[in-house]
Amino acid sequence: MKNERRIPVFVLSGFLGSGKTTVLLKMLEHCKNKGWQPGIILNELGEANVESHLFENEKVFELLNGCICCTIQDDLKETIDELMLEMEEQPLDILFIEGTGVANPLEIQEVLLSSQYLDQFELMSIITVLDASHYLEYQSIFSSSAEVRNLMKEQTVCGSLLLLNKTDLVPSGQLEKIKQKITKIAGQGKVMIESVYGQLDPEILFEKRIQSVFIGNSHGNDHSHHQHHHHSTVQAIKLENVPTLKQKIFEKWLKQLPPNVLRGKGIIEIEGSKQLYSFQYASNKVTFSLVPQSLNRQPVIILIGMGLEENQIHDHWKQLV
Ligand SMILES: Nc1nc2c(ncn2[C@@H]2O[C@H](COP(=O)(O)OP(=O)(O)OP(=O)(O)O)[C@@H](O)[C@H]2O)c(=O)[nH]1
Repeated sequence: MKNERRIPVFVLSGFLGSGKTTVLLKMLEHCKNKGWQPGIILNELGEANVESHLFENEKVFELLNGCICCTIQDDLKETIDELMLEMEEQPLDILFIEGTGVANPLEIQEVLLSSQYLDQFELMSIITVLDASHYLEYQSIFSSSAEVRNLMKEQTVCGSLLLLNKTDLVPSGQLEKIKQKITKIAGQGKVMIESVYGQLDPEILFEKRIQSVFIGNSHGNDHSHHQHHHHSTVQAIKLENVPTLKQKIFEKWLKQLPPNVLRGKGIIEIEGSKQLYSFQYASNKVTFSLVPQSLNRQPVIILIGMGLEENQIHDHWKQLV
């Protein structure tokens, strides 16, 4: 990969909490083994990247508080331009772009395939990570909104590789039904691979699956050629001034949040420990991990969901603190 003129780009797409960052970390591990210098563009909802400690020593460019959607395409271009400038000093071998859980990967594809970047970057694959444990729920008209269903459809259809992740959380016998549903949405012939914590042969992840097609120059500000969905009801709420928390009580508190809170993450102090912890709340599961002592930051909690009512969240928050 090192001697190719264009920088190979892999886009990671997928709904909130499906496992994009987990897969990205696996891909970065592979880059390290191969001696490739990666660049990473991270798009986060919620004004704060609470996962920066996962990318220590990596070249990360952050796009905060967005969904790489039409409104943020200009920001993405700006970030790519900044990255290209830095590449003159420190060349990159490969670029990863992780969209937010509510990004439509087509928007990212459009930017990369525009004449501005086509001779610099080679879009290799859009890897769409799907949460097997929630796929049926998110596609059900009874338990999900049209917005979520449409967004997941877009992500599924646009993916050049579908990674059916979190299969460990799916009761045996249900997996076939989930795969059939996905195939119905994605169409026959799409490559779909099962995974648990993104563990699979890296060769599958790194395969080139997109033939670059020049999209043209004019669309920079012209969005008329395909429908855009503004994921307006998706919100991120940031809770600051977080006191030291009791782990069990916090965990219970997260699980009692209104059901439209689909994702939570952040950095907290846990009673009885002097170190900071990162927490992840996804698929109704909560996990904690110690963050490096070098991370010097204030505790913060980010909650993401559809149509969140700030008052309701703040009332719930008051019950905890
Ligand atoms: N049980 C289980 N948990 C997983 C698996 N893959 C990832 N996770 C966990 O799910 C949580 C969310 O994973 P992430 O990789 O952060 O998901 P993401 O898609 O980047 O999430 P967003 O930040 O919302 O976009 C973390 O706690 C992961 O450790 C899996 O295959 N099985």
